[in-house]
Amino acid sequence: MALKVGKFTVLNHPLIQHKLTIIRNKNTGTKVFREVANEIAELMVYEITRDLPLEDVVVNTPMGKTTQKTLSGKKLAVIPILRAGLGMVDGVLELIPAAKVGHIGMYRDEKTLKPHEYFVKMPTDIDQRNLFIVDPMLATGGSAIMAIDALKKRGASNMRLVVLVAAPEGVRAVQEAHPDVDIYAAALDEKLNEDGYIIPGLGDAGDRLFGTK
Ligand SMILES: O=c1ccn([C@@H]2O[C@H](COP(=O)(O)O)[C@@H](O)[C@H]2O)c(=O)[nH]1
Ligand SMILES: O=P(O)(O)OP(=O)(O)O
Ligand SMILES: [Mg+2]
Repeated sequence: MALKVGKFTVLNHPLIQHKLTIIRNKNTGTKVFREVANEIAELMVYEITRDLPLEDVVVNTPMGKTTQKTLSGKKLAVIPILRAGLGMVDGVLELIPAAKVGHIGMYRDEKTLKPHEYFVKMPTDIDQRNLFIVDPMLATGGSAIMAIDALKKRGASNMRLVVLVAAPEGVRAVQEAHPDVDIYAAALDEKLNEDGYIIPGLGDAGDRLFGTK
C-alpha cells in the first residue's frame, strides 16, 4: 500500500520570484523587507485558495435579480510561527480579512537547532477551521513539525504550511512527520549550512523583519 506523502508545491509565479529576490538581497532594509515579505505571502495565498468552496447566492444588482457565487463560509485561520511568521500575516489578511489569527511562539536553540515553544494562543474553534501555518523559513523542519503537533493536539485537522524559502531537509522532515499537511513555498533552496541556515536563503528572517542583530 502506498503511503500518503503531503504535496510540496513551489509557487513560482514571476511576481513571487521577483519579490523573493528583493528580500534575499542583504542590502534590502527592514522597511522594504517587511513590505515585500507580506506582498509575497499575499500572492501565495491567492494561488493556494483557488480550491475554496463556493455556493450560490441571490443578489440584486441595479438591473435585477441574479444568482451568483460567494465563498461558502469556510472558516479559515492564519497561524504565524513567531516571530518570523508575523511577517506574513498582514499579507494573508489582505486577502482573507475575516480569518482568525492564532499565534505559536517558538525559537530555535542555536546549538542543537531544536525548537522551543514559548507561547500558544489559538482561536477557540481551531478544530473547525482550515489553517494556514505561516513561517518564512522551513529549514530543519523542527519548528513546523512542533507547530503542527501543537495544532493537532488542540483538535485541528485541516492545515497547510506556507513558507517563503524551503530547504530540502525541512520538506522531507515535515512530509515524514505529517504526511497529511501540504507544503507551499516560494522557492526550494539548495541546502542547510552547518548552523541550520538555508543556503542561499535570506538569512535570519526574524532578525531581518524586526531589525534585531
Ligand atoms: O535560514 C534560516 C533558517 C531558519 N530560520 C528561522 O528558524 C525557523 C525554522 O527553522 P527550523 O530548523 O525549520 O525549525 C524559522 O522559524 C526561522 O525563524 C531563519 O530565519 N533563517
Ligand atoms: O526560529 P528563530 O529562533 O529564528 O526565532 P525568530 O523567528 O524569533 O527569529
Ligand atoms: Mg530568527
